[in-house]
Amino acid sequence: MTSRLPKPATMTTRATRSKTTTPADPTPAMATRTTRTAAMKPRGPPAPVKKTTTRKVTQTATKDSEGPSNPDSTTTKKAPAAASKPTNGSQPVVIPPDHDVEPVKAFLRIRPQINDDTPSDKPYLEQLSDTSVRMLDLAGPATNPSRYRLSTVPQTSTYSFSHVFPPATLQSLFFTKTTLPLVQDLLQGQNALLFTYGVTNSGKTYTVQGGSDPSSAGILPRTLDVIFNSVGRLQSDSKYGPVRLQGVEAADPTSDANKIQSLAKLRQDPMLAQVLEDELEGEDLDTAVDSTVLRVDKNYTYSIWLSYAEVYNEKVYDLLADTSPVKGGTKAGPSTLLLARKALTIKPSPPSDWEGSQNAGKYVAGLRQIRVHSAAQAKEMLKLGQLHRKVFGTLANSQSSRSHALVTVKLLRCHRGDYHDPSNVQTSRLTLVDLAGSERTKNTQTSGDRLREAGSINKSLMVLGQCMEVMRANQKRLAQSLANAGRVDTRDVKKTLAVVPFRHSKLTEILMDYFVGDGRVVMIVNVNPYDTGFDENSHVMKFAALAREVTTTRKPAPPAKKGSSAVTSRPSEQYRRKVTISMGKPGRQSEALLEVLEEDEEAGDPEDTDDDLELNKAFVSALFDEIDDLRMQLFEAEMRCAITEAETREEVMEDMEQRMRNMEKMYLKRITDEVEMNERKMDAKIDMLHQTGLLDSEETSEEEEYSEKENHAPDYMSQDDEFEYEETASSPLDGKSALDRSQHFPPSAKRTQWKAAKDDMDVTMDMSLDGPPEMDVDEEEEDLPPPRLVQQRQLSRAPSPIFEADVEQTRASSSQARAKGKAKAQPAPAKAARNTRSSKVQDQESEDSMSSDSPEAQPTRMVAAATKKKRVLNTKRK
Ligand SMILES: Nc1ncnc2c1ncn2[C@@H]1O[C@H](COP(=O)(O)OP(=O)(O)OP(=O)(O)O)[C@@H](O)[C@H]1O
Repeated sequence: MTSRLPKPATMTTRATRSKTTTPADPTPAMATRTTRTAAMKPRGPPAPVKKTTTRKVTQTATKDSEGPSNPDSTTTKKAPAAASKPTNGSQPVVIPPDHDVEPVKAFLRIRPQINDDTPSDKPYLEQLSDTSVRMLDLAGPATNPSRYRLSTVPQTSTYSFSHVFPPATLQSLFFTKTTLPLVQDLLQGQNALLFTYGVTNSGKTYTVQGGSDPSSAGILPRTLDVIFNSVGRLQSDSKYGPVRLQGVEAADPTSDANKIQSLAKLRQDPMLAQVLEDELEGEDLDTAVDSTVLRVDKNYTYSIWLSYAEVYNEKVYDLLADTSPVKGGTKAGPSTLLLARKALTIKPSPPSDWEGSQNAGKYVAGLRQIRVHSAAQAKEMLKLGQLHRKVFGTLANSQSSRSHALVTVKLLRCHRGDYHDPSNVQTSRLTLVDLAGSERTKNTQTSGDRLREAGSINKSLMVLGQCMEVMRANQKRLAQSLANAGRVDTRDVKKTLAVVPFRHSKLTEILMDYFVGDGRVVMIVNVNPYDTGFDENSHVMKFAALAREVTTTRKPAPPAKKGSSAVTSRPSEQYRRKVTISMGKPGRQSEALLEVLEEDEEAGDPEDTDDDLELNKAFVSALFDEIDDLRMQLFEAEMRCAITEAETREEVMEDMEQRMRNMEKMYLKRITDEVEMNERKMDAKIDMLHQTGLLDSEETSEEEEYSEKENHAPDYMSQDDEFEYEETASSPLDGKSALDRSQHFPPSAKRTQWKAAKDDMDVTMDMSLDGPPEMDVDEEEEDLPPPRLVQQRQLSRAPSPIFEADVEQTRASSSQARAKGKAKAQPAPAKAARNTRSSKVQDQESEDSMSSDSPEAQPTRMVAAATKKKRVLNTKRK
């Protein structure tokens, strides 16, 4: 009965009723009833959910994400009041729609201490509030100090969750708080995922499937109850069924998928009955354990489909597939059981299925999706699947689930007005996952097959964690770019986001569409505080904190497109794997030889052939487009490089040319300076010779004689003389008048003195080039020309003091030469001998003459010094 109250659209009224309970579940199970105004009643197809531009702030590990406005928190606070108002009858419940973008919800469930537990004095988990717990390692540093030196796990940590359920929490309450909103989503055409996470023996399977008692039924049977309670008579006899992830095709009620193997059939098999007897004992599948009814849109008709898959050792199996026991006649002997099952492949959903939706997911090809008409039938299917799970994967370790079990409930709803149009059929899914225990290999002390199991489990859980981590980082970056809108282009940021490694494990591949924004995600963390695995539980807590920082998007499932119903079978590559496992309870164990048929990834399921081909074509053409695009980018990059190189070369060339021009200018100036200076030097020499009076007539005749001799290049002339000769012949005086030439060349008798004087002048000029001589220059004069120019100017104006000394000295020498000139010229050998006197002797003489203090010796001393210096310079030059 639904009562309509005149209340604001945003308000809901909540009423509860009690239900008969069993002793094992002392607190009454609840059926919640909520009425809403007519304005809130959904009519016709649901309007597409608006995308909000606001993003929720991501959560930190120790910060509670639920504010007072959070509907979940509100529900939590009102729970006791609701339980105190029992009502009769099952009434529709409307759960207020939540935000379309929200973080993954993480609920913590603390397992109670039970008899099987290894006794531990105190639990290491303490509940602080409805949303937070503290973990304290009781065996702290005092017991094992080295552990805390090496471990990254702190001794005490506080963790927060969307809600914390204490050990005494009833299954019914737990279901209402965690799963019921997801069932509501399913009925309204949205997708949802719930998974349990925790170490072995922490209560995951108990949470999902429940205990043996009906009142302790888990969230899975309760979900089925609520769905069928809510749909009621609105179930359709539609001829359409689900295919792949969210496609729809014409379903044949007599198809293989619907010819299901029943428990009754299994029971008829004596060998299986022997093994499974205990498992089938005391089951009452017909009784509904949860009578909650949710509001559904009555303009639609509904059909419910069930699939049950298992991920074991990184292979996906259909737990609802027919198993074919082969009895007798096998080499295995009469006590063995030969069962066959086939590993399934995961394929990308074809575009035709997710057209209109942003995200393409993946589906398990060949996984049976079986139409169920009642909760009892659905539960029987699940029981069958659980038996298969035990037989094939986990009876080897009967205490622990070594595989991930995924139950998917699909709801197809079709509007009554357009009953026969498959494009109007909407598909929504709810997947409940019971993950395998997250314990570490070192703690399980497993080997062989068990070690492989543990490796596969850890790999898939690790990849799940990595996916969460990457998604969180990507979402943070996107949120930042949105905050900086205007400065940063969000499209550019999207291109740089990291790839989420969903493909690295089968589990994440199957679930990826939920994480990329196709529905709400709820995580249930199970913890056993009496367990010894403190470290493992710490990791579980951290994982939950990480998951809560990831956001997902809820949106309505798009109308399905009609899938291809053409079936063309195609042979697939298969190979067999035989496994021997022991089954049964301790004391009653039996061996079973299992044979598993596995299919190669390339071999497609017949039903997907056409779509796969279409997908492949699209994919290949997309790849070609990308190659073209990349080629174009490469060409552009090469062109840019070539242009840059040409520009750089041109710049370098211009720079070099400029430098060369500068150097040319510099050297030209230097040469001009040199020529000018040489001219001045010559002028100074001529002046000097004029002053010394060496340019008289008799000397002229001697000079002529000398020049004649020189022209004949005398044999006895020393190298030095030759040098001087050449130097004179190429002097700037070439082309001067004979008189000038005669002035320039002294008589042979005075040649030595003249040469000394010339050397001295050269030295003087060299000195003038080397540095400024001591001259009377006003240093305070402004804008002084360079010292060298000053010196040159002065040289050109007046003979320097050194020149004057030279003149004096030359004069003295010439007078001596004149005196000697009267005598005969010295014989050639004597002259040669004189010329070849050792430089040491000459130096000695020079020093001797220099040591004399007489004024007459002064010019001689200077000439000697100049000669010595010239000789040194010549030596250096050589
Ligand atoms: N909330 C609970 N109340 C009572 N008993 C519980 C509860 N949770 C778990 N148990 C019991 O604890 C035991 C271990 O639970 P369960 O098998 O669900 O653990 P698990 O985490 O699924 O282990 P595994 O990963 O190895 O399958 C079971 O006997 C179960 O009945």
